[in-house]
Amino acid sequence: METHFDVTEWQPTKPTEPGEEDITAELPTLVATLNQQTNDIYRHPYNPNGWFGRAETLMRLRYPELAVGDTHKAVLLCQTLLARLCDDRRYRLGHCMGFWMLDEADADADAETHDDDEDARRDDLEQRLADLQADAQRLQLENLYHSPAFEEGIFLQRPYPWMQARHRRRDDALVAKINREFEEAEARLCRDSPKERPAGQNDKGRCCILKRHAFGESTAPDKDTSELLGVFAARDLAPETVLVIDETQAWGCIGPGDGGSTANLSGGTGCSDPIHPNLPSEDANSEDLRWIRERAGKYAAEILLQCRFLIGCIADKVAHPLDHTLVARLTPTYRLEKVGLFSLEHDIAIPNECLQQFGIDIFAEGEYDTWVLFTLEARIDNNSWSDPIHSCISPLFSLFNHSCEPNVSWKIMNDHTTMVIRVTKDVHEGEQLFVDYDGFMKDQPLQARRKRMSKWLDADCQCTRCQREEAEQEAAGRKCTCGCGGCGGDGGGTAEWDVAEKPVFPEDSWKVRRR
Ligand SMILES: C[S@@+](CC[C@H](N)C(=O)[O-])C[C@H]1O[C@@H](n2cnc3c(N)ncnc32)[C@H](O)[C@@H]1O
Repeated sequence: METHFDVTEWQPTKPTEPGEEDITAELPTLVATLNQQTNDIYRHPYNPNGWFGRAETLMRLRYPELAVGDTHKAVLLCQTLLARLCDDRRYRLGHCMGFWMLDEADADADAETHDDDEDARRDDLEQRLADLQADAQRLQLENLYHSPAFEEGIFLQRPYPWMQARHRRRDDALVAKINREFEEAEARLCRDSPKERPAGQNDKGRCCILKRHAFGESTAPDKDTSELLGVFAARDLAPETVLVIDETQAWGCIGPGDGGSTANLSGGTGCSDPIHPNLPSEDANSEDLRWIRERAGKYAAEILLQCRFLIGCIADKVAHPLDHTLVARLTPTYRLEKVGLFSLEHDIAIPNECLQQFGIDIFAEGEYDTWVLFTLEARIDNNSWSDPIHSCISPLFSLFNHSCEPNVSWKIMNDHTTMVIRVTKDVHEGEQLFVDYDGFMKDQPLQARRKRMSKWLDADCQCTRCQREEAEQEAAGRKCTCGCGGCGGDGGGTAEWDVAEKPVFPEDSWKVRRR
């Protein structure tokens, strides 16, 4: 799509189903068709046929979420074109539906001299558009499962093979920029919060530094550890030292909605704090996002968070949303087995309407294509923190790795968006600074912690505590036999009668909900 890609890089997002057709032989043709259709869309973005054609190819290539995204655009275009045609019969559609023409002659003609042929052509066009709309909606439903309130489909978060090389890695310039942000945040702390960082503390030099190879450099040729970043102590640090106060512009909240309503459309109660989803400082006319809160109900926090990222990219006029420094710094986790749900309304319709509200032409501006929205979402998913009513990305906090015996704590301030990050133990220069991603798990055994951490990690937690406990269990000969990898032979408690291999039902493989 964005770049031509090698078929060996193809990773479908549709979970494999029993009896699925093998499309390996067809792949080169499908990829070539996809590239051709994308070029056609760039040339004629308002032609719904183009979007529908590409949706069919994306479905064959097993990208259900992207097929739904393209059918959504085909339907929107059909609806707009049909509405205009029905509204005023003097309008004619130009080449590939790319422009409108007003038939002045028809405007002057009286009813008797009206051109019957022209009427027939119009009826034919209307019928073709209505048929196309119905076909697009049918294809959409083939990729979705119905829920009571909105339509959902299943998919696996994956890196898309056409993503440009610069969007797959964080280059040294970005790492240097984030290091400057740490320095600026520390300087701000000294200047604005003398209680947290008493005068003279900064004379000792900065506290944190972002580095590559956070868990060590691997010698394995197929393993690039340089992409694993982590925050390290730049000098000796005493307990209670505040490292940074991390402020953000990217957050979401489930209340209040239109008219200040805090009642939640989907059953819960919205947040009573008046700051969300619009801060009083925000221009209520141009940035009114309360409609998102009304539409998304209890899911609004995550959707608003994603929309704020998109709005930030538009406001900062970046060439591509994945270039934005707030987006580019976030690393996703593509867990092999984690099947999630995507929603037509929440992941496609609302973000696209938000883009339109902020002036993006969602048909012509390819850098905001559906795959970009899903790529952004994968990054946000892996880096946001949330409570039942808020969801937020703290730009510096998102660089800290997890440990089950952390040396740093984090606390959210009353505005729900600012985070205080503080050292909790004596730390020596050069040591990595770790936070705890889930404080509720600290008293749990290795197995339970690993299970929980799999939300963020695509392999076992590499922290010192997990490694120590694993080694202790192995030394005691209590090796895990249940397959969980971490129970030490007793945590899973697999009963003797329960050792037979269990059947895997489709519903079991779908049980991991994304939201
Ligand atoms: C919030 S980010 C932290 C910064 C990240 N290391 C980076 O390079 O941007 C979370 C990701 O860091 C990695 N990570 C964090 N803690 C880890 C741990 N204890 N063991 C292994 N990987 C960890 C995982 O890849 C995880 O998805």
